[in-house]
Amino acid sequence: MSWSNTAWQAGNNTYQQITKMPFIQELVAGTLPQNKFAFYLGQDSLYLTQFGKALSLIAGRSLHAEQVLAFAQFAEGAIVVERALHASYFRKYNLSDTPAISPVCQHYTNYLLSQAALAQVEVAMAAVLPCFWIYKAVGDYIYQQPQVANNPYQEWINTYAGEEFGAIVQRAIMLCDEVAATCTPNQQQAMTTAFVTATKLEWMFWDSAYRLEAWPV
Ligand SMILES: Cc1ncc(CO)c(N)n1
Repeated sequence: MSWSNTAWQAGNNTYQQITKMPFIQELVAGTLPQNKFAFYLGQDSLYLTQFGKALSLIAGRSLHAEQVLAFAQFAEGAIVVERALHASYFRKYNLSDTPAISPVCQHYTNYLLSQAALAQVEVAMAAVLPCFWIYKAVGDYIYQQPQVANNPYQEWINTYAGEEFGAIVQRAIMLCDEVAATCTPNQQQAMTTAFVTATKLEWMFWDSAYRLEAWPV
């Protein structure tokens, strides 16, 4: 079995829980309160900048030209393409660009950055993979549900369920499988642990938006 199959199975329970979250269910139904979506977008904008930096670090630490190119392109995609989507929503909801970072957003981005900087590079690649794969899976899940007319969140849904994002995700999975094949069983296990950890942090990110998470002090 490929590493990616093993990793997905290890994170599958968390993924199943993600699809049942009120944030996702209300997004599908178009009933998610606008302030929760706006909170999510503000944090996601902060997240994407740090995600782009983590991907750039991995590009710089990669061993082969093909991997350097791929992660540099992922970094560009994170910054350019997704911020364009945000810009249109930021205008629509009249949001400011710089909310204070929430505890979960800070925790998640610091986890990705520390893995990208300090973990074995193959483990760092596994740590960023859920950011691609979970969003693609959630986008596909949403497309399988009955679509409501005039869903205010349709543009967001289309981004992650679309074929363009799908091709990027396939490439990220394939690269992880290629590097996993060069790793020892212990190293592969560390990759799986990083994948599962980031999958849980994806759950926490949506949960924190739904709760409009604030600092306790
Ligand atoms: C938190 C989070 N994870 C993944 C993605 C998709 O790259 C995103 N936009 N935000």
